[in-house]
Amino acid sequence: MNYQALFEQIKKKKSFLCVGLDSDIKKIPSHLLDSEDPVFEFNKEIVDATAEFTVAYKPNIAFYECRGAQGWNSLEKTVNYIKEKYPEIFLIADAKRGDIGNTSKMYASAFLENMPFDSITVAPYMGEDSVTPFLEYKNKWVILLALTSNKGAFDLQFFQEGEQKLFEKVLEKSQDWGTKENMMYVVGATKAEMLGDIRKIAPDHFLLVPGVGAQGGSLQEVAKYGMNQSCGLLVNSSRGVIFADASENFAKVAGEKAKELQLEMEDLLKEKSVL
Ligand SMILES: O=C(O)c1cc(=O)[nH]c(=O)n1[C@@H]1O[C@H](COP(=O)(O)O)[C@@H](O)[C@H]1O
Repeated sequence: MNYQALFEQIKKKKSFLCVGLDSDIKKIPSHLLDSEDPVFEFNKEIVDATAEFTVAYKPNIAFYECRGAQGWNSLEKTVNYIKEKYPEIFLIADAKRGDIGNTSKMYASAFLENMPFDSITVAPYMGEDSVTPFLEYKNKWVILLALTSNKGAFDLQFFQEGEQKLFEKVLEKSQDWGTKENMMYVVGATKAEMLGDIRKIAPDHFLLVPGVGAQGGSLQEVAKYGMNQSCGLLVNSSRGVIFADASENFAKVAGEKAKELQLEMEDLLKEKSVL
């Protein structure tokens, strides 16, 4: 999917919501556990209930690979289902990969070729040759970790040399490797006040912003500091949507949560004159 198609979808759905499919088998409603593939059944119902309000889905690969071959099977079925039924929706493999070039090439093939993901999250610290193999696929994206939402972000990402912090260096240097058409950055919603500075370095790039909902980040603050004229944001919520209810009504409640976020996003898009 290209930049323009993503922006068109945002305008059409009046939403920049990404629903995180962090489908922990220990948390899914018990009535699904008797089915052949409980995680796939759970995801299917969540997707059908939320697709109308959502422009992206982000399965976090950890929740699948921890279950071995069965988990990979649930993941493949889930992404194939989404691509077939909702081809306009942007698919993010939250895998946080990155290795020597030879190995990154294999990771890229796994997610961008053998599975129909549009994008993959990548860690930047092994540098250019660890990232560029993911950029070799037309209309596919790297989503590079810049400033993460967790407490540990302060351990390394704020390391400063001269005027520049390490995450700022990541934002600047990586613009030699990819463009706003094939690279996004992860910026945690818990650090929304930093988005103004980030926009000075990367004014036009899309940002994937996790941390709204369970981690307490504010959607209003994210939009205030981070939204640009093409919206430029994909805001993720995982647990806050998919595990909002543990009963047989789980999908309906997830749909209601997604709609609440979409309505808030619609107001913010209007306020910023994007719509
Ligand atoms: O790359 C990510 O998506 C990510 C980066 C980051 O800085 N913080 C962060 O929470 N995430 C992911 O975003 C999701 C957040 O989930 P919730 O806190 O349940 O909404 C998880 O899949 C995290 O792994």
